[in-house]
Amino acid sequence: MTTLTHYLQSQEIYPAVSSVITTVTDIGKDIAALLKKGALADILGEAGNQNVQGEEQKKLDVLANDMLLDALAQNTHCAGVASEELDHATPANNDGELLVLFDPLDGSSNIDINMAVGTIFSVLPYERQGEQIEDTDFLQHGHKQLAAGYLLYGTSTMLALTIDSDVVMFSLDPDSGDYVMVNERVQIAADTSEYAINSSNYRYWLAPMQQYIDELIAGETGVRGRDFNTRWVAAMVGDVHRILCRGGLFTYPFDTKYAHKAGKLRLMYEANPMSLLIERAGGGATDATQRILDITPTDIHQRVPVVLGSKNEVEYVKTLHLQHQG
Ligand SMILES: O=P(O)(O)OC[C@H]1O[C@](O)(COP(=O)(O)O)[C@@H](O)[C@@H]1O
Ligand SMILES: [Mg+2]
Ligand SMILES: [Mg+2]
Repeated sequence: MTTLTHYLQSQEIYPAVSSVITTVTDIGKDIAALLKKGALADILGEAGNQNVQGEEQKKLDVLANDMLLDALAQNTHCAGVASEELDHATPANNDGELLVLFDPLDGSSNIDINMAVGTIFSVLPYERQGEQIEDTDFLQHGHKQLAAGYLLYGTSTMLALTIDSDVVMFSLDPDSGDYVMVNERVQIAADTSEYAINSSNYRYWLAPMQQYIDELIAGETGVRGRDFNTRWVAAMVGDVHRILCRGGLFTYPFDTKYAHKAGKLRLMYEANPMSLLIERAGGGATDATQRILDITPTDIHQRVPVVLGSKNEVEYVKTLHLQHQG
């Protein structure tokens, strides 16, 4: 049996990275415990305020954010944090050598209905050690991430993590309180017949995305010549977890529903960490024309279209978009 602690000790990794991962995953245990109590823990419903992106915050969005923030402020390796729920980057320890970015509670609309939610995190190097961080310090390419992962609070609590090359998966043992390794090398098959998209936005998508989904729905009667199946968890963590377990394609594509949004998901603390996990497991991750991990960020809260999962399917979506551009 390999626990997360054993795994982190056995890896030739920078001890600081191991330390911040331990802090985040320890808080994951506390969030999982709150979710287990559910309605009995006063964690459901609205917090009564909006985040910087104009979204209503749920009580648990705020709570999970504060728990992670407080814990990382105590970790001397953490120079600062950026979160979906914080307008700007927040300093932690001036001498820290790492930046931690997180979506404290992913899939907020699932909280009140007792469905799967998660926490997504990303670790970046900090180049100006000793000086106070600014938002711009976080604007690094996704391929610079030193580690990335998520916690899925589902029927059991699971952790997917990538530090150097492989993606590893752990399950939280409720008896011992340890994360126990359940998959030492997660791999995604290149082909799939399963896809995830919120189809209610169909009329707002670009023509190539409409064409792609039309082809999947036509199934064996259309150009794809076989049937496809839809799944939608409404929490990216849940959809990505399914893809790491059995392949598939997940997309939150570009849409014209809101003029100021390039897509719904956030580059720095949703798309980048998930793209690193997916690529390291042999899959692909694109904004429909370019690799997500190579996008130059301009804002810690910037949004990006996301297409990720089984490699051949992701490539096909990209080809349709590039053909359309001419
Ligand atoms: O409400 P929709 O359109 O189904 O969107 C669901 C998507 O929004 C998200 O919930 C956004 O994340 P947050 O809950 O952290 O804002 C994704 O996890 C999920 O894929
Ligand atoms: Mg999210
Ligand atoms: Mg969130």
